[in-house]
Amino acid sequence: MSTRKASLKDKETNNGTSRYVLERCASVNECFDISFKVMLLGDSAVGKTCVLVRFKDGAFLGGNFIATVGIDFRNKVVTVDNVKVKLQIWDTAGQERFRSVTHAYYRDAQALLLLYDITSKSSFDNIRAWLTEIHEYAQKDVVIMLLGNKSDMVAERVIKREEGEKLAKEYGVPFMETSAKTGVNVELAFLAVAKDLKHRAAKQPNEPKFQIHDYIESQKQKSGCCGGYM
Ligand SMILES: Nc1nc2c(ncn2[C@@H]2O[C@H](COP(=O)(O)OP(=O)(O)OP(=O)(O)O)[C@@H](O)[C@H]2O)c(=O)[nH]1
Repeated sequence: MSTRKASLKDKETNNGTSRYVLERCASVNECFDISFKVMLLGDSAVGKTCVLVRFKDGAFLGGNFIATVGIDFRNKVVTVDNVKVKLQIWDTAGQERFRSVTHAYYRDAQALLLLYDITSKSSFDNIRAWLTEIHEYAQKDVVIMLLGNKSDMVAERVIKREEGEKLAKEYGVPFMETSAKTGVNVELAFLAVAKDLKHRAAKQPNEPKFQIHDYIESQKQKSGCCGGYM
């Protein structure tokens, strides 16, 4: 069991002045200033667990597919603009029979990463049904991101990148193709969500809204043509 402690920490704010924030520690290695719940959703076998393991541990879970039973979570602390953001990431079971279990968790989530598999047409076709569920069960202002996973499986691809982009545009959500195997865009997806949530939480009334689409595009461009953010 983790012990929690709280300490006052001097932090530099954006305008250079100093303020005290309450830094909390879930464990010795896991201190944070602010915490958010993120859920991974999508059909069974699209790669939700693998994307989470890639982000958390930097590894790929190859080999035999073991479906998630019910729901599980892992924490990761990332630093956004000098603020330590803890993401509590819930990995849900994609199988239909666990749907009623996962519905109960929707309302607590501040962000949802919705995945399909670029080699599975049915997983892409089901995205609309997932979005209907999200609108039914999740908070109204939840951050949603669409991810087309397994982008490394070039020969088996059945869903074009443009199809993913079009669907995301229709629903007004950001989109990326990811690969849990190579790691492409996995960190960017979680960091973009963390930045958006942190900006919402710390936003001053006269401050402009964080533009998650622009941030993703700028990060993609940073790596140029061949660096992986595509
Ligand atoms: N090539 C490739 N294989 C992947 C990738 N992501 C996941 N896989 C494979 O796809 C299978 C399913 O991955 P999981 O992460 O267990 O899928 P899931 O969405 O969590 O499935 P449920 O727990 O049933 O909801 C596994 O055999 C993985 O090794 C990827 O990016 N590229």
